[in-house]
Amino acid sequence: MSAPRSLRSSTISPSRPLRSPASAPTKRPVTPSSPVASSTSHLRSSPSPSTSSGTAAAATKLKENITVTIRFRPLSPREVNNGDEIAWYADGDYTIRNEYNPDLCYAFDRVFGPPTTTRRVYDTAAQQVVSGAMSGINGTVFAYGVTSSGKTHTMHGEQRSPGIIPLAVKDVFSIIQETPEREFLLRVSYLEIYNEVINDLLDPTGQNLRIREDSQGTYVEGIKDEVVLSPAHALSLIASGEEHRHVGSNNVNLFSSRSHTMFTLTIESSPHGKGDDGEDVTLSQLHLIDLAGSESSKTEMTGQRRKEGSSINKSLLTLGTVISKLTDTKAAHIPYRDSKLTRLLQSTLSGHGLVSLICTITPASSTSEETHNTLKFAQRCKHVEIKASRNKIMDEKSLIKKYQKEISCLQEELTQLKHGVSVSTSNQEDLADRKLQLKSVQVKPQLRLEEEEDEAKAALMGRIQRLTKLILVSTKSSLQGKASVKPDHIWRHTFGEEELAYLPDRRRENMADDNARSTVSEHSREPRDGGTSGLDEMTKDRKKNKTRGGMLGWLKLKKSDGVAGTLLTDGNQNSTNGSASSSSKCAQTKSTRRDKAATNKSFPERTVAEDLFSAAVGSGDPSLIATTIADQMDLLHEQTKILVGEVALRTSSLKRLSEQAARNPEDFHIRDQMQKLEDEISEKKNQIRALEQQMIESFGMSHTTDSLGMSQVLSKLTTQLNEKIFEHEIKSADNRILQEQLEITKSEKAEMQETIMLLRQQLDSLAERQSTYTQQQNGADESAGRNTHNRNGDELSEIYSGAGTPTSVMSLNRVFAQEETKDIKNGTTLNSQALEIENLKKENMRLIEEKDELGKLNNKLTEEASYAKELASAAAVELQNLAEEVTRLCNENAKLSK
Ligand SMILES: Nc1ncnc2c1ncn2[C@@H]1O[C@H](COP(=O)(O)OP(=O)(O)OP(=O)(O)O)[C@@H](O)[C@H]1O
Repeated sequence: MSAPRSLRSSTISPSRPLRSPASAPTKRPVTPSSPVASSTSHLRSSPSPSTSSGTAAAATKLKENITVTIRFRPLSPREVNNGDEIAWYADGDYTIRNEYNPDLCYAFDRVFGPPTTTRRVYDTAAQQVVSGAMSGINGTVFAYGVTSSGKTHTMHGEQRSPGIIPLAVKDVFSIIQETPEREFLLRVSYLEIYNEVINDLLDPTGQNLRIREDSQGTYVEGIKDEVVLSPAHALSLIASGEEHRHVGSNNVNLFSSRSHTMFTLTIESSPHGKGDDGEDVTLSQLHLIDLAGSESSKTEMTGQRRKEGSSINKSLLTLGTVISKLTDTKAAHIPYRDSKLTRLLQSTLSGHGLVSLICTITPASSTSEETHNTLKFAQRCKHVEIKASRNKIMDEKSLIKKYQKEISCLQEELTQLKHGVSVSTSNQEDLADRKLQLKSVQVKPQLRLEEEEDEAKAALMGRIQRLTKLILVSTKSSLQGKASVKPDHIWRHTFGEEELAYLPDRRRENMADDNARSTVSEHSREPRDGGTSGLDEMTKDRKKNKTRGGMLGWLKLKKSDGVAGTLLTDGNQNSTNGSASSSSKCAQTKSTRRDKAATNKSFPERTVAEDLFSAAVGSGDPSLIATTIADQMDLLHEQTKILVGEVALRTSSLKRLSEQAARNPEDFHIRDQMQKLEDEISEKKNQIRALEQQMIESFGMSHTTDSLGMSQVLSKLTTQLNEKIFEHEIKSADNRILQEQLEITKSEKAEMQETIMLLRQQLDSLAERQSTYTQQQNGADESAGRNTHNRNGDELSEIYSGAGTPTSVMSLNRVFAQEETKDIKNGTTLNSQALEIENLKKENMRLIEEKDELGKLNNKLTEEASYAKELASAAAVELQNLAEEVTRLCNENAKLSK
């Protein structure tokens, strides 16, 4: 291969007589020394993803120019009717010449005459950019030209003649298939620039998005970047995006694009089967751009169309200016920011990656001037230099690495979980925390822990399965030696010829043979080491599964389990079977759940998902079944999305055909095509309805199992709640009793205090009385002494006056006796009062002691009451928590039900 060299386009002298382009197909044979061969050789020198030497070669930046090709379209019926003549024609494969001015002639990397197929245009102008992107070099292919010159025809194509975009998508998946030593992650985004506003075509809510800039270049903030799993999936996304693109009619094109569109495929790849140690992770972007056509004064426009046209022209003018400045070594400032288009293309135009410009033109004399302008633009572009280099990305920025790491962590956890050993990864920590929490609340029965472990295993497997599905790997990778195949890389999503066959034009016929060979080899291969671990079993299952042809085969297997229905491997086949008997299949699933043995029989070829399903059935754990059904719902949803995309694809083809039919009412072939498309659309709509029905039925199942799982959790929680309520009631009753005791003691205490008061009063009054009495007694003693003395004196004087008489002696004796009795009486009273005082004092002491004891009892009761109160409030908090948990679960249940 010759060394890369830039081809400078230039006006050249005509070397041959004028010819009508339609009748003058290109004659010069393509030789290695031809400009296009040497010009594109640099693309071929870009690294093949499969060779390490390629990597080294790619590390050196290659200085080249944009590849510029010109594509003629035939004169349109309108132009023919208008009497248009041929103004420009392809003079050989590399030259374009003006019919009226033979000196006016331009050379490009390639010029395609009107009869050239898009497939050929793709092979020459786009294929190298696509394979470059697959090896980590950014690439851009864009179509430029006046309105109705054939840009959309070239980029999107039609049912019978797919454009660059579908061909590139197909090629990308073919390259993955042919690169077994690497694994890939693909994402697509699709946007339009309409009236200088960026809209997300994959997400109708993404309107007026902003362009941002980081160290990697410019990007659109918030755009939907969807991971794609198959060509059909990617194409369905494009087709549904096309439905949102702004299209309108003008006098020259019934379906004129009113916006620029940019379809971006983000490709990440890493060595296959190397686990975490692979440094060789690449990320590149392939932009496929269909520009809106520049509109001249001849294009009739009014109102909205005029506004759109001026916006289109302005951005194309800015593109032209940017290109001019890029080729002008003296230019200090490049006005990328003057339009959204140039801003988005900044990194592309400033030379970071491969660029292929396809200029579409019409030979018609009525647009000769516009065509000339296009050629001048193309010539300027040819002078723009690019430096293609292979992007390598840091591990942490790579989504594929992130997924790979997560998958291997999850697999490790799963293995550890199976062996009952705890590992210190975040998820395992969560699990351990959960277990500890549960254990701390109460010691659970072994059964419950086992159930939780099963749940954790199923959750891990579900996550692994979902992540694995996203990483694409060739079916050929399984042909590698046993030793090189790690179990954790065997589950990667693979796809086969079925998906690649989606597109009508099948170039890579040898792929089918390769796939068939790989399938046969897999069948004949011995089990790896006869191990019986779960991973090994899954590996075997996976190997068997591959005979069904990758992801779509996997989806078909799901169909056989009656939950997932149709599959869209080939846009036209296979789909009816699934939709026809959805309900019976669903019934089959239900019976499957009842009978595990029957399940195993009805799944001779098992899948990871089906293992999950069976595991769930086997364990009888509704939450596991619910997880699996959620996966199945995902799949049904995915299939529906693909079908919707296919309907959109066919609807847009139908639109274009109807336009052609309007121009060529006699063309029965077009009518046949339209009829066929209409049939296909209605068939696919039926399939969508069937899938929706299946989803409803699966949802019913999911709902039942979800509800079952939730109701089990709810009943567990309700039991716990009841236990707590009971505990709380007991504590409340204790509390009440303690309160009553406290009240009784309080009233006793009050009574006692009253008694004490009373006794004190009595004591006081007694003491008073005693002192009064003592005073009285003293006074009485004195007066009594005096009276007695007086009376005694009187009596004595009386007695003595009658002295000597016996009566007087007797009276005297009586007085003495009386006095003696009085003294005795007084003494007795005093003694009894002292005794009473003594007793009262004793009683007082006793009461004081009793009061102290009651005080102590009172304190004790108060303490107990406050403890009971604390217990009651703790129980109330627990109750509240439980009530919240129950509410949360009820809400979740309601959400799941919805
Ligand atoms: N190479 C071709 N062979 C046959 N028909 C073609 C070719 N190129 C374009 N056409 C037809 O010409 C018409 C206009 O093409 P198309 O819509 O692709 O133009 P466009 O450049 O995208 O226009 P606009 O900028 O207005 O969107 C279509 O009917 C298309 O089928």
